[in-house]
Amino acid sequence: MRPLSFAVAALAVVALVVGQQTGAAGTIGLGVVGLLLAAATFRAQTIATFLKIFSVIFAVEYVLTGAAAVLAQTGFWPASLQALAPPPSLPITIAVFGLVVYGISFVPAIQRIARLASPYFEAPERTTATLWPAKPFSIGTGRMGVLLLVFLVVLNQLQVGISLRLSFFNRDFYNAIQEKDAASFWYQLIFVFSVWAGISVVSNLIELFANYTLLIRWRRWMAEKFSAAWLRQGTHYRVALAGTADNPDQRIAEDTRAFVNNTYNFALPLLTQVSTLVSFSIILWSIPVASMVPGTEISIPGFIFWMALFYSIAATWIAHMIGKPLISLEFEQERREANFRFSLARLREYSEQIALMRGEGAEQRHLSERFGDIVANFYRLVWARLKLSTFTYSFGQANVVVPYILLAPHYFANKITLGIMTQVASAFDRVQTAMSFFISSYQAIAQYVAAINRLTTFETAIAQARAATIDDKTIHRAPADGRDVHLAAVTLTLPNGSPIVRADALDLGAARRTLVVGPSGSGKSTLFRAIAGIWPFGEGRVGIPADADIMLLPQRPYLPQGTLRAALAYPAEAVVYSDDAIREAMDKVKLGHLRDRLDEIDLWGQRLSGGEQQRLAVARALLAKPDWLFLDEATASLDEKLEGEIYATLDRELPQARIVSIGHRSTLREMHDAVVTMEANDDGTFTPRMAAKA
Ligand SMILES: Nc1ncnc2c1ncn2[C@@H]1O[C@H](COP(=O)(O)OP(=O)(O)OP(=O)(O)O)[C@@H](O)[C@H]1O
Repeated sequence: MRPLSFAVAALAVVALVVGQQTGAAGTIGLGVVGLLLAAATFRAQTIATFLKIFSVIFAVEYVLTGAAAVLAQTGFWPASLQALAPPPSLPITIAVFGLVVYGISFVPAIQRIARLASPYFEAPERTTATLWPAKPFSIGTGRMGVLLLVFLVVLNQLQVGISLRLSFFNRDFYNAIQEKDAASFWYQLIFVFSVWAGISVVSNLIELFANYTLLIRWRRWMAEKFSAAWLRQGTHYRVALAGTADNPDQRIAEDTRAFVNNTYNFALPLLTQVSTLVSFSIILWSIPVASMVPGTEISIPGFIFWMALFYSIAATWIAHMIGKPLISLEFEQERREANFRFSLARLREYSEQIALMRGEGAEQRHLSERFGDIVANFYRLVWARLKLSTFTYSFGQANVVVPYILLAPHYFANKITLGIMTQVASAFDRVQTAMSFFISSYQAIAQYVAAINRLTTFETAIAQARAATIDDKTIHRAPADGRDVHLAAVTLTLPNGSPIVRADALDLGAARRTLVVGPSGSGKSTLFRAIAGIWPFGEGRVGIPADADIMLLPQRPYLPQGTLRAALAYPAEAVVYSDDAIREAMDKVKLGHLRDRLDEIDLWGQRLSGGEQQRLAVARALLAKPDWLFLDEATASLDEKLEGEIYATLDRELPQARIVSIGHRSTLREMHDAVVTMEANDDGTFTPRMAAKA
């Protein structure tokens, strides 16, 4: 950025000197805004990357077009390229854009967008890209994004130039019609219109392709980033426990898409619209229709321009006032839609239980309520949209005739030609379209703001969940001094802060097999969760032997979608274990009848019986051979005889492993060497105490 800001400053100084000597006000103006731009570019080193990209583009464009303008001013510009010499107004406009980018970097709403958007453009990971006809090449993900964005911005600006050129075609074409000049009519059509219209079509196609490429790459990166952060070290579980971000699935799938699409669909069209606004304003400004202040002799310069500007500003302001409530309504609508989807997904997941309990009626009522929520908000949304649309439709209709009404007196007084009248009408239309960009995209803006809010709160929820694990006032899981799992001064609380378990000092692992018993609800599972490092509420220290491989089997094991082989290997990849090893483990847990169905894809979580699922989880432990195995009522669905056999198998197959079980059956005591009992305290909490084996 620094060398660039020096280049901008150098050009600005040259422009000032040249302007001073030639007395050209435009060139002096070029120098003055250039100095401001140099300062802004210098300071822009600290702004978010996403905005910095625009800053650099405008600074570079200022230097290029500004240098050309100064050369033209000093007579060094080649005569053959005279038609292409930029007027000082072009670099001045570009410099204003640069200043605007720096200015908006202080607006909180823009800062939030830039903070969400920037990480992609900074991503260092390598990716492959193809630029036909060249071979695929490797490039940094962020760099690729920057290149695509820069390309698209420049292309968009060129397109504004093309539409400007076409507006002059418009003028000459209608003048040819008015003057019945057939030769000029055909010349304009064949040599001007066809060429520029062709270029416009091709550039639009290229833009479309580059645009889609950027959007899908960006979205993929964002979705991966969010899901990785959400999945890391049980964060998803803690976020759900804390209840700080509802429907994370929607945030990852839908909101990243809405954010990426909308950021692009606002940033670039906004740029296009502002460029259009400026360039067509110049046309409007130069229309030779003087208008007098009523009752005086004072004429208003740029009358048509001012009319277009005030008309559009007033309309934008009115639309904003009418459309404001849409933002919160859209946010609410998305939330309710996600809740409805979530209820449907749960219904599908618990289909069997619901069918067994004949819960369909209750489910139907629940779904109707959820949909009722959607409908209630929807009517409010429709009403708000109707109000806004009443205004935007009327405004759109009025726009067709307003410029003609303004110009008609001048046309009928023969002060302007038909060509000028149509050119002004189209320029007026462009200016007011640019100004009313916000009106036409108000609904999209509302959805955009809602997506930004949801992504920001999701990010915060993830950060809080992660911070909770390193906070002092939390349960620390650290390498233990010895080989045992050790709890020191641990208090486990519920999410609302009320304590449920107090463990001043507890050593697990003194015996090879330990059984944890206690009343239902005394916090046994919560104790296991704390040892596994996923329970964030409470404080104290849980020491875990360094490098210990810990596995925890819950009462209801999770079976992923896919093959039986994948379910057995989970969370390792299916290829990690040989067929023989997997089949051997299956035999040992008495799942031999499934040994030929390893590669069958099914909803195994619904297909297998509860006991089979629990044995499958034990087979996982046999394959993974952990150092510590925690079983949380992990064999409760088996009959006592089978449970005994499974424990005997674990004992035999994992002789090195420490086993800690939670269980209610008295028969389990025989299979363990020590017992920890959850003893009730006076304050309603429970304390796990090592008891002599009964
Ligand atoms: N996410 C949660 N939010 C609020 N309370 C919770 C949450 N998880 C557990 N609890 C409460 O914590 C207490 C201990 O639960 P826990 O599952 O640890 O008991 P347990 O001893 O394993 O019970 P059981 O023998 O019935 O399985 C219970 O009162 C339970 O309702």
